[in-house]
Amino acid sequence: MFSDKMDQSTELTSQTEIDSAVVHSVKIQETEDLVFNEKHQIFDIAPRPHVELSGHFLRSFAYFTLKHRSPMMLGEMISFLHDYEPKIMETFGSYAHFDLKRICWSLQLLRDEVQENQEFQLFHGKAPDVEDWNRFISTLDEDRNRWFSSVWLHAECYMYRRIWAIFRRSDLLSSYDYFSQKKIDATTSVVKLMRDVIMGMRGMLRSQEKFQRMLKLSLWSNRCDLSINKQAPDAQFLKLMADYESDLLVDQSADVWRVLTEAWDPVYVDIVCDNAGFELFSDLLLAEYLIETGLALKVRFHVKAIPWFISDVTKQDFLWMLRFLRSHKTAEIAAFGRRLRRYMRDRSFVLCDTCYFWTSPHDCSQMKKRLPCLYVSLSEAALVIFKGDLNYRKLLGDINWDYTAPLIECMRGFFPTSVCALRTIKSDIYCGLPICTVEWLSEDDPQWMRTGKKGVIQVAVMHRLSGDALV
Ligand SMILES: O=P(O)(O)OC[C@H]1O[C@](O)(CO)[C@@H](O)[C@@H]1O
Repeated sequence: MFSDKMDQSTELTSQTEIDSAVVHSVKIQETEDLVFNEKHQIFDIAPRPHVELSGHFLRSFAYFTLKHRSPMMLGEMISFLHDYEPKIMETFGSYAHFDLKRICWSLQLLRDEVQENQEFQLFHGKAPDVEDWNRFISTLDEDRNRWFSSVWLHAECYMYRRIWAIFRRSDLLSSYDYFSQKKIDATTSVVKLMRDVIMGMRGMLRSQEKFQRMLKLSLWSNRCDLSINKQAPDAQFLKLMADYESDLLVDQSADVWRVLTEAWDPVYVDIVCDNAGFELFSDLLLAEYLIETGLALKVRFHVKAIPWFISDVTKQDFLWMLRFLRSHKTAEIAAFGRRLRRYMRDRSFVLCDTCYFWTSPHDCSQMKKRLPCLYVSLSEAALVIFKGDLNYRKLLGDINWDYTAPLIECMRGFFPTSVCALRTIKSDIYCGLPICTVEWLSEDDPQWMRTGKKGVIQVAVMHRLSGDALV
């Protein structure tokens, strides 16, 4: 009895001790954060109107990303490489062990750089984009060349470019796509859903309603990426699409239909791809529909030149997906894959040449100056579809626009042709929304813009006077 009481009181004491230790360490962390914020001029405010997003603003997703998400992603990468080492050594030989050791160490240093808000460093080596990146970094003002003080888009792109640089320095793993296994797993886990979607969408005739349905499939597939929403799409995705309608904040899909049906021949549609896996699958399905119904003569796909934001499609992923589909044991998937091969062979589908603009720090308003040939090439299309959140930020230049400002205005001169954005919202940057939308959504859930639940289909229409490309 006596010892029971003693046990209880010891337990209580130790629990109280634990509690106070926790409170103490939280306080230390808070103090450290305050000192850090003061030193690096991080203000406890939301992003100011009309300025670029950045880690300067404590009440922003940019700050949250740089403070928590980016270091966590780098940490997860290190653990993944540790766990996956035996498999990597199987493929690249046992010496890969030493490369991996150095890589993990460099990733750890990169993580420290972010957490300490160090200055951006120049790149070395002979990669085709080194000069452009270095010119960009060297011309940044002193108050814009660190992780938390730079434009958020620059800092995030810089991080993925640095990761690539770390691997490129390796002897054995210089061409290894460190995200590929995640992308493959994400694809193979949705095979059943892919079959259901093929069956549900197959043979859809040319009509405005069916086209809008296809466009929405492509939109909602953007909910799944591997950096924010790691969950696989719902098995009932097709059925649930009717419910998703209430999450669609802007629906200009009827205008997109008009752009295509009123376009001059030959009609090209360009898709600036976002994520591999279910999203790429849905984009291929949309592209097939465009070709089969004669809405387009050609669909051209733009992909990333290097592993990017974990799940973005690279050339390797695109070709892997085509092989995966056509060699699948499920008859419907294999048949879809064979149709895609036919489109690739007769050039109805074109995988565009590797282009480093999409993985550069530049936003789209600078394309005409930086890469005029890409701008001219886009202008040959009747429509270019930008998929996803990151591409949307690239269109808007990461500027905190009034959320009702028209898309065309926010693109600041980038207007090679009609531009359509299919974006599920995963960050605090918007345009073209109906009045009161943001206030009304934030009242219910202040974090709504980080979830990818809400979506927009927006289009800036170019009225061409003739079939000639206007540049
Ligand atoms: O795949 P998407 O739609 O571009 O979105 C993912 C990305 O969105 C962002 O959260 C915000 O743009 C990135 O940080 C993130 O990795």
